[in-house]
Amino acid sequence: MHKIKVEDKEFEIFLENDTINKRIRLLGIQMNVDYEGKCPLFIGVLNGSFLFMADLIKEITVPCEIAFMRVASYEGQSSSGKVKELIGLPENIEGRDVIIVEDIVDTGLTLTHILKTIKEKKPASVSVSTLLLKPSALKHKIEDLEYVGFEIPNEFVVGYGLDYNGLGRNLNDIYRATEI
Ligand SMILES: O=P(O)(O)OC[C@H]1O[C@H](OP(=O)(O)OP(=O)(O)O)[C@H](O)[C@@H]1O
Ligand SMILES: Nc1nc2[nH]cnc2c(=O)[nH]1
Repeated sequence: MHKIKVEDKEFEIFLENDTINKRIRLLGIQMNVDYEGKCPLFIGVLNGSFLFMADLIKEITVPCEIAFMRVASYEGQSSSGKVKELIGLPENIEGRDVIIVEDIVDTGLTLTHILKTIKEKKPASVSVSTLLLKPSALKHKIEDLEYVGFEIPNEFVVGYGLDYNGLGRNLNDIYRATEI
């Protein structure tokens, strides 16, 4: 088993880059069908979504726009339970077809907050694309999760944009912690 260390913690390979990219290609095809004749606005949630957004957007063939915003709720490995203010959310989303792009939905707290704020700005539609979803960790019901890359167990993962204490975002593959 391919193992690596990020800071003090050991991780093992979980999803290889090739597997990730194949899944993203399928998500892109699905979106191109769903948004035919429209011009969706993809809003990436920084920092974690930057690689997913880059690879996903290359699969999109309908006209589209891209923006990024930021909200931080995690320190180390556990949720603080608090979501900070949204920073950089585009102002002019009224009437737009918005697709929120996340790297991971864990408890769902971050996304619940983002969806509430975005819907107040009266977009024509909102959907969510997340590369990873931990169904057993969800504490908040989310109805707009249209495009899920992989459903994964409730384990801490790192790589392909996801960090452990700021490190590991540059890893091509996704790894899971070997112990809690
Ligand atoms: O569903 P939740 O339990 O709210 O967790 C999901 C959030 O946690 C991660 O962000 P993080 O706060 O780690 O910031 P980052 O993207 O900069 O790593 C991830 O990108 C989501 O936004
Ligand atoms: N890196 C990382 N960030 C997260 N944010 C919420 N869950 C996770 C996770 O499993 N890994």
